[in-house]
Order: sequence, then C-alpha cells, then structure tokens
Amino acid sequence: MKLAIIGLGNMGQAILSGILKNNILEAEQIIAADKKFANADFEIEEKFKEINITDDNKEAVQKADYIILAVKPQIIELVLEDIQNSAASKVIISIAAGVNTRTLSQYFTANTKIIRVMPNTPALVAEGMSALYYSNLVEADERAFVEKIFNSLGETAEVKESDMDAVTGLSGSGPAFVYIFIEALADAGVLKGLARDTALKLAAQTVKGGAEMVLSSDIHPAALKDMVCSPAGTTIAGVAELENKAFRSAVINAVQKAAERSEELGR
Ligand SMILES: NC(=O)C1=CN([C@@H]2O[C@H](COP(=O)(O)OP(=O)(O)OC[C@H]3O[C@@H](n4cnc5c(N)ncnc54)[C@H](OP(=O)(O)O)[C@@H]3O)[C@@H](O)[C@H]2O)C=CC1
Ligand SMILES: O=C(O)[C@@H]1CCC=N1
Repeated sequence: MKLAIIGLGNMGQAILSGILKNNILEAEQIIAADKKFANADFEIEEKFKEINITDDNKEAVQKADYIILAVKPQIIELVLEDIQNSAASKVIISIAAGVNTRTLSQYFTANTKIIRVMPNTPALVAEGMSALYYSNLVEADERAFVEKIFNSLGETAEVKESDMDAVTGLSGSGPAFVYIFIEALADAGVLKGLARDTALKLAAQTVKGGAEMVLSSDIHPAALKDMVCSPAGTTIAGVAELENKAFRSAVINAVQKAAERSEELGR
C-alpha cells in the first residue's frame, strides 16, 4: 500500500507527522509532492528526511494507491488537471475547504473513489478534529485505512457532504478563533499586571481545562458556566460584560461567515 501527499504545507506536514509517529505506514510507503521541499536547499524537518519528496505530482500519484490532496482550494483544479490521467481506480482524499465531490469527480473516471476530510491544525499535537465524508464507491477497508490515518491526528467524525461547510466554519477554522480568545485572555492578564508567559499559560490551560470538562462529562456547558458563577461574585460580573458586548453573537457570526466562505470556495 502506498500513499501520496500532494502539498506539504501546514496540513500536509501535520498528516505526514501523524502517520510516521503512529507507524501507520513506513517512510518508503509514502511519496510527497511539493516543489518547495523537493528542492534540496529548502529546510525540511529531520523526521521527513526519509520520505521520497518529488516536484512531480503525476509521479507521486502514479506510485500510490491513496492520494491526499493538501493544496489550497484556489489551485486544486490545476493539480487535478495535472494528475487526472494518473489517478484511475485510486482513492482520492481531498482536504481542501469548500471543494465538493461534484467538482472533484469531474476530473476522474466514474469509478474513482473520493473522500473529503476537514481536519484542523491541532492535528500537529494529535489533538485534531477531522470530519470525514466518504462517497459511496469507497470500500470498507479503504474507509478503515483513511480513518486510521486521521485517528492518528486526534478525533474523527463521519459527516454528510452537505455538512462540510458548517464543519469547515466550526472545527476547520475554529482553532483560529480559539487562539484569538486565548491571546485576548492573556492580554487582559498582562493588563492587570501578570507576566506575559504566566498570563499565556493561565489562558491556554483555562481553555484546555474547560474543553476537557465539556468532553469528559455529560454536563451542558451552560451548567458548567453556572458552577463558576458565584452569586454577586467575580465571574458573573465578567459574564454580564461578555453578554453586553455580544460575545456569543460574534462567535456565531464568525463560524457562519467562515462556513459561507467555504460555500463560496465550492462554487
Ligand atoms: N490550515 C488549516 O488550518 C487547514 C487547511 N485545510 C485545507 O488544507 C489545504 C492546505 O492548506 P494549508 O496546509 O494550510 O496550505 P499551505 O499553503 O500551508 O500548504 C499547501 C502546500 O502546497 C504547496 N503547493 C502549491 N502549489 C502546488 C502544486 N501545484 N503541487 C503541489 N504542491 C503545491 C504549497 O507550496 P507553496 O507554499 O510554495 O505555494 C504548500 O507547501 C487547503 O485546501 C485548506 O483548505 C483544511 C483544514 C484546516
Ligand atoms: O482558512 C482556510 O481556508 C482553511 C480551511 C479551514 C481552516 N483553514
């Protein structure tokens, strides 16, 4: 079994790291295609040095059974044109935001198996969330293999294709919204006199701990919030300010805008 990864950027590298770290494939079973990294002068992480990296997408596709497309949506059609004649009867896995199976399938024969995945960057620390959509030709063993890859990067969930834009707005883009929240918490700590590194640690661990409480209990987030709010205490004073500044509405709108942009990229 051989895997090609086209595009070794943020997500391509995260996926490659997970596969190697978890021994899902041996280095010699993987071929990556990215001009930048095929150039010997370019800095590449030590752990990727055993991987065959080419600047020829077609060569990578020809040598593989599974192909992960990890290039930007804006250039994916160029890549698809380039590889379409080499991809017959292979499993195509696209992580590109917005690009739907209708667009992808235009480049391949009717029996090409297509999988869409929306991962996120916490995959780099094995805390990713990947949503997977399998088109109906994909066989059980192929699903199992692809699921294994993305399970090595964190959690997975199977979704309908029609949910992919929502997923992209929430868990695909969501890490950026969380980082902004963490940065703002830390800035507030600094404003109140904390050292920057202390403030950042407090902020990040608070978000991590809050997420863990939600994931590991059946308690609704609203009830968990109530447990922090003492009557006439400190927290409810802060909560009132968040409501006053329409924090929830800003978050909801951010996810909605990101999902709409995903829809746009698919047109
Ligand atoms: N970043 C994220 O949080 C997430 C991204 N995605 C999706 O993943 C995909 C990749 O995103 P991301 O990793 O952030 O993007 P990056 O720009 O970091 O990675 C894309 C890589 O592909 C390379 N590349 C450009 N053109 C070609 C080509 N013709 N053939 C092969 N490789 C090429 C780029 O090189 P160069 O830099 O020289 O152009 C770059 O190294 C996107 O479609 C995005 O929607 C999905 C979920 C989360
Ligand atoms: O911003 C983007 O378009 C990509 C897709 C999801 C996260 N990053």
